[in-house]
Order: sequence, then C-alpha cells, then structure tokens
Amino acid sequence: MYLVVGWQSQPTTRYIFPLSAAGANTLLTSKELFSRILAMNITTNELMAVAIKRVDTTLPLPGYATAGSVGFDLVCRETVTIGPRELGRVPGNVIVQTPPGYMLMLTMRSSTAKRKGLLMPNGVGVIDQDYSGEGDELLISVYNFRDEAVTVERGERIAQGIFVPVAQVAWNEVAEMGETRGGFGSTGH
Ligand SMILES: O=c1ccn([C@H]2C[C@H](O)[C@@H](COP(=O)(O)OP(=O)(O)OP(=O)(O)O)O2)c(=O)[nH]1
Repeated sequence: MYLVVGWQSQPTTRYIFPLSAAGANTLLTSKELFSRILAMNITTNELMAVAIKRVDTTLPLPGYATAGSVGFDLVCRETVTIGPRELGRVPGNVIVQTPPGYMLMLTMRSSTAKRKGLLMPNGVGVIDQDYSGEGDELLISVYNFRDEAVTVERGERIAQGIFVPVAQVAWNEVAEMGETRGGFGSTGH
C-alpha cells in the first residue's frame, strides 16, 4: 500500500511512501510526512557526484555559469578550423562517467550559431553511459553553415552538457494498439 503525495502547483511532483513500512492503515501527519521527505534528502541544491577526467588538466573543469544553469559549458581543448559548409569535431576535453538512470545530452550554447556560424549536425549529442573509457573524450560535432571558414579557439565554450533522466525498456509486443489521436497539427493551430 502506498501513499502518494503531490502538490497542485507542481502536478508532476510525486512522493511515494510505502505505508507498510509505517504499519498498515497508518496515516501520516503532515509533520511526519515532511520529516520523511527531509530524511529522503530531497533538496533542490543537493548535487550528484559524477566522475570526470580532464584530457588537458591545464584547462578548467566545465562549469555551470549561474546557480540556476542546468547545462555546464564544455571547454574546447584544441583550436579547430572548420571550412565553409563543412563538418568538424571539436574535442570537449573531458571524459564523463554518466550515472545509471541518466544520459548526458550535448547541445550548442544558444549564442554559438550567431557568434560562430556553427550548428550541431546531429541535433543533440547523446552521450551513452558506457562512453566513459580512457579514449572517450566528449566530442562536439559542428557544421559550419557560413561561406567562410570559422575557428574555434582552445578554451572557447561553444556547447553545453545536460544530465537527463532516461530509461531503457523491455518491449511488451502486442498485436493491436488503441485509438489513434492524430498528430502533425491534427488538433488545430
Ligand atoms: O555529439 C556527440 C555524439 C556522440 N558522442 C559519443 C558519445 C556516444 O556515446 C558515442 C556514440 O554516439 P551515437 O550512438 O549517437 O553514435 P553512432 O553513430 O550510433 O555511433 P556508435 O556506433 O559508436 O554508437 O559517441 C560524442 O562524443 N558527441
């Protein structure tokens, strides 16, 4: 038996407490609930420890620019020139052990397209949990959409990494699915 507690202002937030641990048919007072939440160490500023290795230790670790930043800015390890309308790869200087339950997503910083004329040709970079061996430096894929060459300097920050909760699933194959809901604008403007 479980008790699910949610807040209306944040409908996606759910804390689930097995009541059996407290005894069947036991209702918790709000004070007891809050002490359990605190005991679960759910805080907004608790940081997860993640193993990281720098390839070039003379460059700084990637960092969060502000207290509220969700992406950490990668620091480019080498100066790389990308020809007009060409693809390139810029080494991000770090190897990261992404924790179980997460993926590491790489995206461009929003300023990069205008400042450098570079896009990420793969849309977002998906960094697997097992891309964490000695040779597995994060690489930033880039596409130079301008008609002149562009140079990314060593130490420059063009991309960011974001840890995102993910799941692998076990397929449950079925013969039929339910009603379609449409898509691609089927609900109107
Ligand atoms: O922007 C990126 C995208 C990927 N990778 C690394 C980490 C990732 O775990 C690995 C493989 O990426 P992905 O699976 O997207 O590429 P693939 O083309 O399927 O290659 P592979 O066959 O090696 O999986 O390459 C990067 O460093 N930067």
